[in-house]
Amino acid sequence: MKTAVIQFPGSNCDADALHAARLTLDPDAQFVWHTEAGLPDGTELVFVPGGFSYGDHLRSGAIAARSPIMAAVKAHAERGGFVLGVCNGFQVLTEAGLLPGALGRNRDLHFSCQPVHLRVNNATAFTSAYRQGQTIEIPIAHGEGNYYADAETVARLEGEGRVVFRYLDNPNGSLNDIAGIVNERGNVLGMMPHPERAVEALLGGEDGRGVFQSLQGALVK
Ligand SMILES: NC(=O)CC[C@H](N)C(=O)O
Repeated sequence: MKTAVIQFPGSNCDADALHAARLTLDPDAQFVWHTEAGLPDGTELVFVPGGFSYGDHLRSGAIAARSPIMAAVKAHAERGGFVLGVCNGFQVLTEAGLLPGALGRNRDLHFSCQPVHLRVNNATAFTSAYRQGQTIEIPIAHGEGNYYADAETVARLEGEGRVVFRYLDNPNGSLNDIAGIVNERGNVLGMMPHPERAVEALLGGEDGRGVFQSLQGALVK
């Protein structure tokens, strides 16, 4: 699956994202700098990685969401192309309006860097390689992972089965223990935990690999 990893000033999980993509999905995965107007021809997956784009100035993800490349990412999503936003990437996708809700400061106002346990909803293109209800362990590293949306939006996400990952041990105060969601069409996933940091035993675990394995067989709708 041809993959583009977007880089903003302050991205710091971009190398991890590229490594995971090359290992699991596309040996030729490449970086795309945020000032580019377009994605490489034939891009199937856009990976928006974690970090502190623009130093989290204003709100995390707020400035990156207005980068030139994001118009191309939106057009890609509108065509049914896959978009995966991890951590700051999730924050960028909410700020860009590609996913509903917002990520606020963690409940205890501390940056959390630790493994967490997640329950997987496998009914999406990003999670079909997992068993329904499977518990996985992957790391988080964020200060602003506290998912919030109005009651109507949360009810919709729940009713439409769009909560993809849920914390078993909620580390940040997220509503309904939400760790990751998809858009209505199911081709855009945002999640706070880092699957790209758990794709091989050397990294301490392989539970994140299922996200990439699921995409291997996924077709653009
Ligand atoms: N690792 C990350 O992507 C960090 C995300 C974000 N800047 C935060 O601390 O919430």
